[in-house]
Amino acid sequence: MLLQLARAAIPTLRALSVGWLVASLGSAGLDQRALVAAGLVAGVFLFDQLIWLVLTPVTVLAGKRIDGGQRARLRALAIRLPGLDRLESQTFQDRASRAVDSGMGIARERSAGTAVTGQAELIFRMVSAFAAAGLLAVFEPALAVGLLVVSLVIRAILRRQWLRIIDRLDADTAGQRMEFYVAELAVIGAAKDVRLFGLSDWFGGRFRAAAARTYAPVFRELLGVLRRQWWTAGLLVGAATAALAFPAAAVLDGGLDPAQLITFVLAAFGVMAISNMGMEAYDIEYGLRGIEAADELNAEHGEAVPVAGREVPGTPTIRFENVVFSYPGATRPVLDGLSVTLRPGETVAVVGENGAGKTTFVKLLGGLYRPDSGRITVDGIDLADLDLLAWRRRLAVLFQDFVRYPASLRDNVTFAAPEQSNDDAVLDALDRAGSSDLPAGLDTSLWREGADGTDLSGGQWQRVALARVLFAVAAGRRVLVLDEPTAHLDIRAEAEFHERVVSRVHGTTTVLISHRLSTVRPADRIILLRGGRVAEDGTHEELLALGGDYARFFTVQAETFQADRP
Ligand SMILES: Nc1ncnc2c1ncn2[C@@H]1O[C@H](COP(=O)(O)OP(=O)(O)OP(=O)(O)O)[C@@H](O)[C@H]1O
Repeated sequence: MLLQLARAAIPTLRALSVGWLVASLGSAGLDQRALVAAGLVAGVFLFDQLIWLVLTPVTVLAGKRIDGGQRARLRALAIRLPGLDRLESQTFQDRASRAVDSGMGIARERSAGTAVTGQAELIFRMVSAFAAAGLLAVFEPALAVGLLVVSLVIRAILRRQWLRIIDRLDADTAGQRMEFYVAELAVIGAAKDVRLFGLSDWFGGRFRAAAARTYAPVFRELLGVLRRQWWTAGLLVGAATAALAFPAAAVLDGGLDPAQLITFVLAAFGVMAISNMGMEAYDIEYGLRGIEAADELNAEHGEAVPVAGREVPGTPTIRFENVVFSYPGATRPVLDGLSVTLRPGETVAVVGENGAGKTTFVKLLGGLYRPDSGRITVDGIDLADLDLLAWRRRLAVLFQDFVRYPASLRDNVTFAAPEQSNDDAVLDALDRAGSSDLPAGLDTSLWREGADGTDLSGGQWQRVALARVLFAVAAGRRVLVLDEPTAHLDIRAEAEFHERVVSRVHGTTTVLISHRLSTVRPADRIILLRGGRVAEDGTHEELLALGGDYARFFTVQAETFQADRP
C-alpha cells in the first residue's frame, strides 16, 4: 500500500523537481541549490525504476495468496457436493475452470488475485493522475479538468474494447476445452499411443483446428478494434496538443516562466497517463470473470451439503424399488424400473452386457446419483433420508476404474477407511489380495514421477485396490462392492479369487460385478441386468436351468475356454 502510494506521487514529484531544477539553473548556473534540485530529479527517476523491484514480487505474492484462498474455497465446495451429477455438468466444470484459472487456453489470467492486485494498481494510478491534475490546476483548472475527463473517456473506450475481446474468448468454452484436452493428452495422457501410432500430426492438426476456432473471432474483433482506433488516437493527439499549447501560450504572454512551463507540461502528461490501459486493466477484466464464476458456483451450490439424516446399524437389507435413472442430458434411462433386494450377508453377482447399467447400479447404491423415480431403501429407510456420509462409511467400493493414488503403498490401502491405520491390518489386507510379494514396502511412494517413487503393473495395482476394500471391510464396512475385481488378474489369481477373497468376508453383503462368469459362479445369487431392469435372478444352477441369457453367456465362455485348451 505504502509503496503504491509512493509510486502514485512520482509524476507530481517529477514535474516539481524538474521544474525546480530548471528554475535553479536559470538563476545562477550550477550552484548548491541546482545541485540539490538535480539530486532530487535523479532520486525521483531512480525511485521510479527501483520501486518495481519490490513492488512486482509483492504484487505477485499477494495475488497468489488470494488465488490460493479462492482455490481452497472452490475445492471445499466441490468436495462437499454430495453427488456426481452437478460435478459432471458442463456448466459446473466451465465455471470451475474459470474460477481457478486452470490454464485453459493460451496465457489466460483469470484469477481473483490478478483482479484484486490490478484493482489496487488502478486505484493508485487514479490517485497519481488526480495528484498531477491538482498540480496542473495551479496553472489552469479548466485544462486540468479537461485533460482528466478526456483521459478517462479514452480509458473507458479502451476498456470496452477489451471487454468485447474477452467476451469473444469466453464464448467458445468447447473450443478451449478441446484445445486444453488435446494438448494435455498429446503430452502426457496418450504419450505411448502418440509414439506407437505416429499420432503427432493428428494431434497437431486437432490442436491447430481447436485453437483456430477459438481465436479466429478474437482476431477478427482485434482487427475491428484496430480499424476503429483512429479516433481514440485523435482524442489523444488533441489532449497532448492542449497539454503543450496552453502552457506554451502562457509563456509567450509572459504569464509563465520556462521552469513553470516544464512543471505543468510534465504534470499534464502525468494526468494523461491514466488513459493508457496497462496490464492492470487486463488483469482486472479477466480476473473479474473468475470471481463472477466463483460467485455463481457459490450461489448455485454453496448450500449443497449432505444433510444429516438417520443412520442404520449392522448389515442392512438394501432394496431397489422400481428405480428409474438417466444420466443428466441422456435421452434414454440406464435403469428403467429396476427392483432388487440385497439381503444381509449374501453375495450377489451382477452380470449383463457392456452398458447394461451395472456400475450405474453401484453409483446409485453409494448415493452418488439419485433415482429419477422409484426409491432405494436401507432397512426400510429411503436412502434420501439417510445420513449420506454415515451410509458411505458402511460401504467399501472397488470401482472398475479404481484410483491409483500417487501416495505410499500404506496410504493406497488405508484410504478406504482412513480412520484406521494399523500396519498389521494393512499387511493382512495386502496378503488376502495376493499382494504380499509386491516390489514395494508400505512406505514406498507409488508415484513414478515423485522422488524415490515406483510404479506397479496393472495386475499389481488391482491387487492393491482390492486390498484397499478388504482393509475397509476389516475396519467395519458392511457392504462390499467389487466391480470387475479380476479384470487384470492372472489366471491363477482369478481361480483363487473366490476362495481367497469373497469366501473370507463375513457378516458383509457383497456385490460382485464381473464379465468372467467363472468369477461369479459361486455367488449366492446372480442377477442379470437387461433393458435397465433385472431380467434373470437365481443361483448359477437355476439360471443355467432357465436357459436364458446367463446360460447362453456361460456356455459361450465355457466353450471358448475349452477350445483354447490344447
Ligand atoms: N457419467 C456418465 N454420464 C453419462 N452417461 C454415462 C455415464 N456413465 C455411464 N454412462 C452410460 O450409462 C450406460 C451404463 O453404463 P455403466 O457403466 O453402468 O454400464 P456397465 O454395465 O457397468 O458396463 P460395462 O460392462 O461396460 O462396465 C452406458 O450406456 C454409458 O454410456
